[in-house]
Amino acid sequence: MSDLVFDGSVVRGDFELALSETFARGQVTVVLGPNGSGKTTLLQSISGITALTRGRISLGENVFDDVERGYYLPPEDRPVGLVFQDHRLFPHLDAVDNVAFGPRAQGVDRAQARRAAREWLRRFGIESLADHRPAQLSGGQSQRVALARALATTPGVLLLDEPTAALDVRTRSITRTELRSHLDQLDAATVIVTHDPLEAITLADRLLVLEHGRLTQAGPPAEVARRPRTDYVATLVGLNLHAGVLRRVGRSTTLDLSERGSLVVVAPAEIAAGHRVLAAIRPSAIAVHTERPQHGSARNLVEGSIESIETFGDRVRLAVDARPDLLVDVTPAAVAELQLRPGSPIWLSLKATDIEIYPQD
Ligand SMILES: Nc1ncnc2c1ncn2[C@@H]1O[C@H](COP(=O)(O)OP(=O)(O)OP(=O)(O)O)[C@@H](O)[C@H]1O
Repeated sequence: MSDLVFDGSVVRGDFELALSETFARGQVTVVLGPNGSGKTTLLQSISGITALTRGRISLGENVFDDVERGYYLPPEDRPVGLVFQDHRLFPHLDAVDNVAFGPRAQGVDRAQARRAAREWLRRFGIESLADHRPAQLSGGQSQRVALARALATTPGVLLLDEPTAALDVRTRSITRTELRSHLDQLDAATVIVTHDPLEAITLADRLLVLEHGRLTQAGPPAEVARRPRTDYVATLVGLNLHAGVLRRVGRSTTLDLSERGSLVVVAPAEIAAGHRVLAAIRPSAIAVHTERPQHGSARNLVEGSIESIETFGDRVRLAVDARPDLLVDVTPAAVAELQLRPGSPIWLSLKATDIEIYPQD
């Protein structure tokens, strides 16, 4: 088995997906992005449902698509396992025959294909459902059959489109954990697309963020979550993100946000003054005061007013109109005690050490 290399573009009307990426064998790459960012287009071009407009896709020596050379391998000849969001099992076949379908199409005889299919069902803990038809399966069961069917052809590439989106919330988290352990044992290059950040973080070895058909961020999930590069990622992971220029005056370092104010920060020594940097701030690191605090060690004090108040689980998130604008997490008790309302004037304090500074490019 080899790495999957995608280097090309797909044009659909006004939209263009352009990407140059290697999807490593044995690794799970999750592609995360908002609606219409090109995630499905990517899966379709790898599987062969959609042809590239320019460039090349290959799995080691096996070329899937090469526009310049006029070469295009049809979907059925690509060693690709595909699991659709809605599973798309063959309704008239039972679970065993659904799983045996791929090996049969590859020329394996019926008895042997069915034996192998039963073994896959056993691995997924659903051997007892072998003679059930799709209509008799729950969402989680049908997801396992779909995965077994995709893996039964021992593909070099496994593609999963929103693998847990069709499941109810409880089944979803169990299925994710299970899915992760199956994927761990796989030697294929796995590509999963989702717009669910939790799914991305649970399943990914590597995360790619697509926005408007372009890659905007890539890296291990923890790194992407800690150091978002775009507003989309920052919002997903619930962080404040500000871009500005680093200034060093004497012993003090500030982040100049031009008309959006400035913040006192602590920046790594290797980032020189004048560099464009990003600042990520956890909403829970910001303290709220109804009057200007007289004491305290926080180097940043910002005056503003509450724009909106929303409840998130056991926290309350305030959107504060200030220089700069900030999202702040407080407890419901603090909202009551400080009598916080939309429109209330407010002071925010923030330690320089609670601002994560990293280069913009
Ligand atoms: N068959 C098509 N013909 C023309 N344009 C298309 C076609 N399919 C998709 N598009 C356009 O391509 C762009 C990318 O769509 P795509 O489905 O790849 O995005 P996505 O990231 O998967 O979105 P979602 O999260 O909503 O599924 C969209 O602007 C869409 O309108």
